[in-house]
Amino acid sequence: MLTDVWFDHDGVEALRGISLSIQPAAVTAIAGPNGSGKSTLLAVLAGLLDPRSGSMSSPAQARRALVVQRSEISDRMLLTVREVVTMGRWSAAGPMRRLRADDRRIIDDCIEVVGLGGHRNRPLSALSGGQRQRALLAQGLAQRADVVLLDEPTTGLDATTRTVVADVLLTERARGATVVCVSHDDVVLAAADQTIRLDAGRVVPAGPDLLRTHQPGA
Ligand SMILES: Nc1ncnc2c1ncn2[C@@H]1O[C@H](COP(=O)(O)OP(=O)(O)OP(=O)(O)O)[C@@H](O)[C@H]1O
Repeated sequence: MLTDVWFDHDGVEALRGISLSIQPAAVTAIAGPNGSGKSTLLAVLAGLLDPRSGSMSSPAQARRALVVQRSEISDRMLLTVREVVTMGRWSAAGPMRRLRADDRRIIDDCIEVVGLGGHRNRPLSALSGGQRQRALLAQGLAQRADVVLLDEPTTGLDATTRTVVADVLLTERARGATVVCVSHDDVVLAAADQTIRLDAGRVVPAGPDLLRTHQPGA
């Protein structure tokens, strides 16, 4: 739940009095034009940015995973797909990063789910943009977080893979995760239980076609 949250990037106003509640164990899409504040809002929800004013409440122990856009990482990343996804298990593995059989199974499952089974030992630098995006998604999934935050995870993906990503969001919801996904993609928006639209740093009031309530078991 956010209440009257304001944020500026060195004086550039990005969020202007955002108040909203995120449905738990549901998929919430955040949509809106370029520059409307979507990525900034996601970073606030991830705890990476502190609002200038306003408040945010969430269960203190909630584990959050953020899946960033592939443009946020270097094109020359030499880590392999498996190494990148393994990083998603580090917090669960503890300070010595000692992976158990269960961790390794989760890592392999997540690589398969995003369709990168044949690329697990290749460096990200050798992958296409869409494949890199899927590796980042797998890293987020591997965290088995309570709250999964994704920034435009289907950008640059083909139609089939966009559907795979939408299905992954629903699988995360079925696991009980709260999913928040910035997206312009109709496939993601159709999968969402709730869509929050931003414009110029403000929430656009929802009309009846924008707010759908998830019926458990539906
Ligand atoms: N690091 C930054 N420094 C200065 N201004 C920034 C920075 N990041 C974002 N902004 C500004 O904050 C506002 C919101 O940006 P934000 O990236 O959150 O929008 P967005 O809706 O995610 O955009 P897009 O759809 O293009 O990704 C914009 O006016 C943008 O120019």
